[in-house]
Amino acid sequence: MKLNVSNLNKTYQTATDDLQILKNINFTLNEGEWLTILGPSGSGKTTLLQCIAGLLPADEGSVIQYDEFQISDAKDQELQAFRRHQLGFIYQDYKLFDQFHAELNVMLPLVPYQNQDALKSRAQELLEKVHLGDRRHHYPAQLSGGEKQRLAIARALINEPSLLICDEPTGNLDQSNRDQIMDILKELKADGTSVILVTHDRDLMDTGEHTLNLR
Ligand SMILES: Nc1ncnc2c1ncn2[C@@H]1O[C@H](COP(=O)(O)OP(=O)(O)OP(=O)(O)O)[C@@H](O)[C@H]1O
Repeated sequence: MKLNVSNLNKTYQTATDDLQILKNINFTLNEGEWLTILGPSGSGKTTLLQCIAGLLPADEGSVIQYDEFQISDAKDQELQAFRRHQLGFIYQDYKLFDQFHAELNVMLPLVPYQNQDALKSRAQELLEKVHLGDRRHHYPAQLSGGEKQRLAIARALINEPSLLICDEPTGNLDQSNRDQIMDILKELKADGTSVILVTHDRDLMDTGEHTLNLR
């Protein structure tokens, strides 16, 4: 799946004024490629990811297109189905469900849509992949920061996404956990998944084909 972003603008309307955060963003990401997005705090990195994922509407005239699918033309239901089939999203603060154990957290996005036994075995495979096979019945509160982030990655992979969107997945982690997460992401790319990674970390900026600097 190829992603084409052109003339992407995003303005927030606040009580006092209009705040233009993203101005004329353009890039293309071919299938299986990796884009690193850098920029200081407040430069609009999370806003950009949310627009790309269709979680936030971009300004009129912005083009965000996956192959033939233009997300600004899509109805809510089409967009939800598209996200469910094609996208994985990893949040900086994990967004795990504290009341469910690891395996169920991974299964949850597809629980209403797929056979439970098949989902459960896929969740187990994914937990093995992120080295949490022995933690599948642990609750988020019983996991370390690095383990929670790996769990969030496993959950984002339950639908075998074509594109994995990662919002500072290593931001809160030490070097060894950071390396572990990066290894998992690189392995996914090697298997053909496209990756968009937001990071503050300049050490990570050489990973992948493309870099976008927000100012
Ligand atoms: N809903 C909103 N309404 C108004 N302004 C907003 C809204 N959401 C974000 N902003 C502003 O938009 C700017 C960009 O925010 P964003 O979260 O995209 O930045 P970021 O680069 O991801 O920052 P960080 O690295 O700190 O996470 C900030 O100045 C923020 O205050």
